[in-house]
Amino acid sequence: MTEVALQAVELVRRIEGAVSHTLVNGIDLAVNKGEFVAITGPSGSGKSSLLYLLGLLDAPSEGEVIICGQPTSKLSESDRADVRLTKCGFVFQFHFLLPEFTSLDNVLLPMRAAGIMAEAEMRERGLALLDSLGLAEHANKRPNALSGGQRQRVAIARALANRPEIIVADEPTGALDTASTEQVFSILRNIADQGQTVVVVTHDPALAARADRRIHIVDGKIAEITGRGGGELVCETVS
Ligand SMILES: Nc1ncnc2c1ncn2[C@@H]1O[C@H](COP(=O)(O)OP(=O)(O)OP(=O)(O)O)[C@@H](O)[C@H]1O
Repeated sequence: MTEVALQAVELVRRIEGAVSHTLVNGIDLAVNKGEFVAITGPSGSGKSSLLYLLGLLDAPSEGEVIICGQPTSKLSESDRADVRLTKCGFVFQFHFLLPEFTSLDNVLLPMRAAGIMAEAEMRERGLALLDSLGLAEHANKRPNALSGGQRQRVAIARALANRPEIIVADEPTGALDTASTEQVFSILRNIADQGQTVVVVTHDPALAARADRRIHIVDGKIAEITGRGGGELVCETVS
């Protein structure tokens, strides 16, 4: 049976000010466990704003984000932070690794913050993650000794550290060369194929093409959904 990992219900994000601005304007979306979804759309259409709501990095003005069956809109800030830490992993366009930390120590950060595993277990997991991403020999290097693609792979290892249900990535290949872009595509695809849920904002049609579904956003609303459902190519235009 299909299991929903992430759900948005009538999601709205408004910025109030002298002129109020609606960044996300009534989005309903359900993402299945193990699904790879790409969010596409023109610049300024609200893709990142939507992604931040889905990853609990921002709170909606209206509506609900449900993560693994748990509604989050009424959680306290500290409970939201706990859900974010344990259920969501983040990859951004720029890696945001701590420059004074080695690759391994960067990967250990979310595990240390969650405080669930013993030190030896965390180190073993951190090294295994780095190894799985082809970075075994770079575990003790700092970010400035790594290439852009290697840094982004460390950032992906960090995102996977707490075995999150959902990986949220905002333009993860936006700052990478072609070869590193291809590696990151394959890694994200594999993550979804192994059962974690991946939601990626991208301008890159080649990355979007690897996704199971593409959600096209215009003016903060879903304009079109394309992808494969039950083996059939489906295309739904939303008015
Ligand atoms: N905190 C904020 N206050 C005011 N306006 C904002 C804020 N955050 C985003 N915006 C504006 O809301 C709109 C949507 O931004 P968002 O970053 O979500 O778009 P995007 O589709 O991800 O764009 P891009 O592809 O260029 O990254 C943009 O016009 C942006 O300038």
